[in-house]
Amino acid sequence: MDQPKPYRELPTRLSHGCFGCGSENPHGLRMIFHTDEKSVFSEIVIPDHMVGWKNFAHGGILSTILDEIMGWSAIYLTKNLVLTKSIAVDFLRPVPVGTTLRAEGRISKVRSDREVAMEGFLLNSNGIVHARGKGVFALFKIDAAMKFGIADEKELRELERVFNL
Ligand SMILES: CCCCCCCCCCCC(=O)SCCNC(=O)CCNC(=O)[C@H](O)C(C)(C)COP(=O)(O)OP(=O)(O)OC[C@H]1O[C@@H](n2cnc3c(N)ncnc32)[C@H](O)[C@@H]1OP(=O)(O)O
Repeated sequence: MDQPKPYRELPTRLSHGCFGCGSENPHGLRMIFHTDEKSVFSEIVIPDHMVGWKNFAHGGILSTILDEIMGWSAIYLTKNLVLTKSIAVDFLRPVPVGTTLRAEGRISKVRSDREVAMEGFLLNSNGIVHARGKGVFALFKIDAAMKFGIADEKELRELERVFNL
C-alpha cells in the first residue's frame, strides 16, 4: 500500500512573471515549493547563466532564492501576504552552478500581526549549509494588500482561495 507523502506541493504555479517563481519568466528560477507544515522548501538547480565568479553562483542569485523561500514560507505558514522589509545573507561556502540545492524557510519569530522574522537556508545534497538568510517580512491581510497595490484584486482573490488566507 502507498504510504502518504510526508510533504505536499504548494499551489504556487501561478502564471506570472516573477523572477523567482513565475512560470511565465523564461529567464527566471521557476521555483516550486513543498511543505511539511513546519517549513517550506524547494529543490533548485541554478542555471549556468547565473554564474558569478568562476563556476560559482552569483551571490545576488543566492540572496534572491533565500528571499523567495522565506517569502513563500511566510505566506504559507502565517496565512498572510507579504512584502520583504529587509534581508541579510551569510555566504558560508561557494555554490557551483548546475548542482542541486535545497532552499528551506521557516518562521523565526512572529513579531506582531503585521511583521514576521524568517530564516532561510541553502543546503547542498549532503545537507551542508552554503548560505543562510534572515529576513523581516511585512504581513498583509487581503484588504490591506489591496490598499497597498501588492497585486490586483483578481490575483489576490486567487491567492486567498488557494492558500486559505
Ligand atoms: C502577491 C503576493 C506575491 C507572492 C510573492 C512571494 C514571494 C516573496 C519573495 C519576494 C518578495 C519581495 O521581493 S517584495 C519586494 C521588495 N520589498 C518591497 O518592495 C517592500 C517595499 N517597502 C514598502 O512597501 C514599505 O516599506 C512597507 C509597506 C513594508 C512599510 O511601509 P511604511 O510606509 O513604512 O509603513 P508605515 O509608515 O508603518 O505605515 C504606513 C501606512 O501603511 C499601513 N501599514 C503598514 N504596514 C501594514 C501592514 N503590514 N498591514 C496593513 N497596513 C499596514 C499603516 O497602518 C499606515 O497606514 P495609515 O496610517 O497611513 O492609514
